[in-house]
Amino acid sequence: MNITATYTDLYQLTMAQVYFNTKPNGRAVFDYYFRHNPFNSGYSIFAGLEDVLDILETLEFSSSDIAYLQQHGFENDFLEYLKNFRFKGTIFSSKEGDVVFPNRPILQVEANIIEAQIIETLLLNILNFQTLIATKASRIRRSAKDEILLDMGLRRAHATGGYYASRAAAIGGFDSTSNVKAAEDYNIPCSGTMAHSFIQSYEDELQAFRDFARIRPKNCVLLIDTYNSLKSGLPNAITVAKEMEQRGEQLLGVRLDSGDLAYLSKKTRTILNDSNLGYVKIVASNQLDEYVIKSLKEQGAPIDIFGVGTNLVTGKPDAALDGVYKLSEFNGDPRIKLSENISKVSLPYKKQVYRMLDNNGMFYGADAIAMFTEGKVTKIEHSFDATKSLDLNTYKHEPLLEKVMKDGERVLAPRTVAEISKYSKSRLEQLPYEYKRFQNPHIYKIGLSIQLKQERDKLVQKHKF
Ligand SMILES: Nc1ncnc2c1ncn2[C@@H]1O[C@H](COP(=O)(O)OP(=O)(O)OP(=O)(O)O)[C@@H](O)[C@H]1O
Ligand SMILES: O=P(O)(O)OC[C@H]1O[C@H](OP(=O)(O)OP(=O)(O)O)[C@H](O)[C@@H]1O
Ligand SMILES: O=C(O)c1cccnc1
Repeated sequence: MNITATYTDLYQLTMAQVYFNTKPNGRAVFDYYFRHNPFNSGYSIFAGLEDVLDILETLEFSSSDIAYLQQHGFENDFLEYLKNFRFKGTIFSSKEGDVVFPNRPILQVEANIIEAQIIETLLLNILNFQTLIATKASRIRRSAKDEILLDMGLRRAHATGGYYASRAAAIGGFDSTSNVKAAEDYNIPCSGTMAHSFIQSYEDELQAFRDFARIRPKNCVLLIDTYNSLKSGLPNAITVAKEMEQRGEQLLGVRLDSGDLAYLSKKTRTILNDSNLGYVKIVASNQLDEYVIKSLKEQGAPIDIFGVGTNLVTGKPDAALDGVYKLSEFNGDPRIKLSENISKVSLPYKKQVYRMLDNNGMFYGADAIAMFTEGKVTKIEHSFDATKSLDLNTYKHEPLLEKVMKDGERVLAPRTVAEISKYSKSRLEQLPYEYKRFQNPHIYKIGLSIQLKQERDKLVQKHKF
């Protein structure tokens, strides 16, 4: 997608003009984090990082962007600056695909304040959306167990968001997508079946299946519910499967898209097996989500491939991830944002986050947030409840934020969607089951080092009214 630097909110540019006039060399540290896991999930899957880095490496204002901004009354010397704008900051980040939790920095931007401010909106836009969808996909993957998952959502996505949704779905565990553009750009396996219109365009369903199978025999899946799944679609598909066998080909599958998917898939499996077509797979679609798939599995539905669209790519029922970008340091001095709601008070200073691992390499269930410059953290406390603390001496500490960009250039090789997805899967395996269950998942602990907490409290006192 061609994104230029006006992919931002006007207020970022308005503030940037003022920084330009008053503190053009200010250095800022901003933290990206979110406050709640979506879907009542016990965890989230961090996604979108590679896209953000790709965009930042080449981000600029086009000449038409500059002409447009002139209409907003920005001063000429600032517009001159924008003509040569490039992001030259440094970014520390969690690995894309990692299992992440609320209220701990996931990514940190250190840059000139003008640059850091201008990129805020695009960074939030991409990370919030992809993390939302990757988390949804990961939940659907958990329900589907080892069966194949196909993303079919582009048509129901929020416009071009469907492009990033397909990428995030692959990171969260989907095997393939029907979205040709996303598949092409991100090297995601691309697959699909056929629509009802194809069958409707024929007088006769059997002839429709025949033509399709003859012309596109590879990975051929026939949609059997246009008229009647068991009385028409399935018998016609069996006829075509037998004809394919005569030609030395194999029908890949049949797709059910309506009705009781448990009942129909069981009947379909029995009839296919009785026709010596045990190899023909059953694909199911129709408003699936993690709960329907879980229920279908519990009912013993012999479905091999689940096609999921709307509920995946729109992140239903949660419209957005509430990720934020907060200033934590300016010119080396700590900065804080206070709030009536104590859980919304931000954390000052540049920080590192450590994950606690037990002797088996499993996540213990706590991340520690510490000052970046701190050495080993031996104890963490709950952000506001000092009676809740944890001694960390017995755990292995894994630092989570790594430098991914320096002076506007990547310092690590880009990772493919397949690599990120594999990494995400391995990280989820390290997360104990209690955090992954759908109902009332265990709450993962996020604690502050004693030093960070003291520094935070000093600033709270300083700014308190
Ligand atoms: N056995 C089942 N157990 C639980 N949920 C199911 C089962 N079979 C289907 N579903 C789900 O129930 C919902 C049925 O929706 P709906 O009533 O719109 O479908 P339909 O009437 O069969 O299809 P259509 O309107 O497309 O002809 C879908 O979300 C579907 O995935
Ligand atoms: O239900 P979702 O999870 O969103 O999955 C995508 C849906 O989109 C298609 O239907 P549509 O009616 O758009 O077209 P069709 O004629 O190909 O069935 C497909 O058949 C699925 O039912
Ligand atoms: O390939 C399919 O079957 C498909 C793709 C997109 C939407 N619905 C179905």
